[in-house]
Amino acid sequence: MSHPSFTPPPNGGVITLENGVLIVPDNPIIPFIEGDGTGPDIWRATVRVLDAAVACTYGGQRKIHWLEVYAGEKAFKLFGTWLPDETVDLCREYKVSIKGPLTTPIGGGIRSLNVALRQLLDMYVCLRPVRWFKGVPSPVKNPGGVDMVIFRENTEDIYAGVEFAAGSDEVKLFLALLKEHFPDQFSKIRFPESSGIGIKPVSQQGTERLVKAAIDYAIVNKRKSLTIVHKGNIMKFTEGAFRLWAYALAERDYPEQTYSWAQWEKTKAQLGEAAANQEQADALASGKILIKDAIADITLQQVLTRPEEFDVIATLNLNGDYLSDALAAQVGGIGIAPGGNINYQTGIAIFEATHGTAPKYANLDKVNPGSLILSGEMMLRYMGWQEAADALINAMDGAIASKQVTYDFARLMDNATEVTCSRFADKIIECLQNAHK
Ligand SMILES: NC(=O)C1=CN([C@@H]2O[C@H](COP(=O)(O)OP(=O)(O)OC[C@H]3O[C@@H](n4cnc5c(N)ncnc54)[C@H](OP(=O)(O)O)[C@@H]3O)[C@@H](O)[C@H]2O)C=CC1
Ligand SMILES: O=C(O)CCC(=O)C(=O)O
Ligand SMILES: [Mg+2]
Repeated sequence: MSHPSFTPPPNGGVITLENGVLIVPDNPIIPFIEGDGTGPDIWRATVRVLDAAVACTYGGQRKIHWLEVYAGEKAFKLFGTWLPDETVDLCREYKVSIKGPLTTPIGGGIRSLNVALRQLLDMYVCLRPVRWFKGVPSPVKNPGGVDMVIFRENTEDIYAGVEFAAGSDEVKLFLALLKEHFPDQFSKIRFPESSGIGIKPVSQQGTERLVKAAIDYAIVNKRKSLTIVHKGNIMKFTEGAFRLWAYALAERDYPEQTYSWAQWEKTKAQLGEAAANQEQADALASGKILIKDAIADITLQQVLTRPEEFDVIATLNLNGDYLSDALAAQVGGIGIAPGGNINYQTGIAIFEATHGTAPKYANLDKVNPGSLILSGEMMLRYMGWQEAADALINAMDGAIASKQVTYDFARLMDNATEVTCSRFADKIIECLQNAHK
């Protein structure tokens, strides 16, 4: 099999990071991965919308120079490898990229390429904002109450991939070591002979960099609270430690900007509940961000029943995965749920939809391209191209208001006309062009 060979677009420039600030030329080269399943459908729609947003906003002054890089089925067909090293290298070199979804087989076969990219490029934040667009159908009474931003830890937890298959030599060795060195813990395994084993690493460093990013975001965007979501009552030294490290970080590094439930508890213990309540009220009145926590299971109920109480959320990898799909449903579904994987220290970021490849709809020009388009919007904002990002959001509002929408919205919206994926993109582009006439 041949190896991928890449010729960078001739007139493109390179995004760099200088003193922690992303420097974006007017002609940045941006790698893209089409993705599997419906990936090519939504990518074709997305690239047209992003180009139109940039062209309408900046005239000819700014232009993205796209560079296709390969992963997933397309890479395997062309080069006999699912994730060529070159793809990872180019995403690292050009710093900002965008991708369609990639297939992961269940229960065997290759490990997730999506997770591999996050780990190889150490993109420790999976940033998933969840907000409602006016007119989008929703199963809840007040979808406008949902305006949350999830910071999902992206490199640790059970996603680290430390797993041993039941019956394998590896699991036998692992269990023998466990039995020898940790007999108490070994005795808690109900059926050792037929168990598969997964290991869940969660570190202080990993927690702190994630929570720092979430607090910084809350400060810059003037958000009111940060909820640490965890299952620390059961997994004490991983999820419970995540909670403790998160509170400690806020208290140690952000005493002027935050007030936490941990501080409230301390004051209550020393001075009583009334004093603690007064302290919290004063802190919030002065504009401090409230740092609080919630256990993961009740969170899934409360984001439904009292969404206004949730703002920025910091959580571990698996909780964040569940929570982001559940929250997407509240604001119209996974067809409109964007995301970005980001390392704020190196500047490296890959933007991608929250959903997967939806294989049953592949090549039908049917699914909603909204999630990938809005991931592109996040990318433009990350690059500092706010004007184009704002124009895109307005155009998305306009396209939804036209009620010419893809099947997922049309099946729930009154008096809507179902249009194809590409036609929905056309509608957004029309709105962009009309706004700039
Ligand atoms: N980051 C990534 O690349 C991700 C990859 N995956 C991978 O994707 C594959 C399929 O996973 P699966 O669990 O089926 O989840 P998917 O998210 O791919 O699809 C589940 C359902 O969500 C709805 N949906 C998904 N995308 C859209 C869209 N663009 N517009 C409208 N509706 C949409 C469809 O619902 P309906 O049937 O109601 O129409 C679809 O059947 C797996 O291999 C999985 O590992 C999964 C998640 C993320
Ligand atoms: O990589 C996968 O197949 C699943 C990833 C996923 O569900 C997510 O990123 O939300
Ligand atoms: Mg997921």
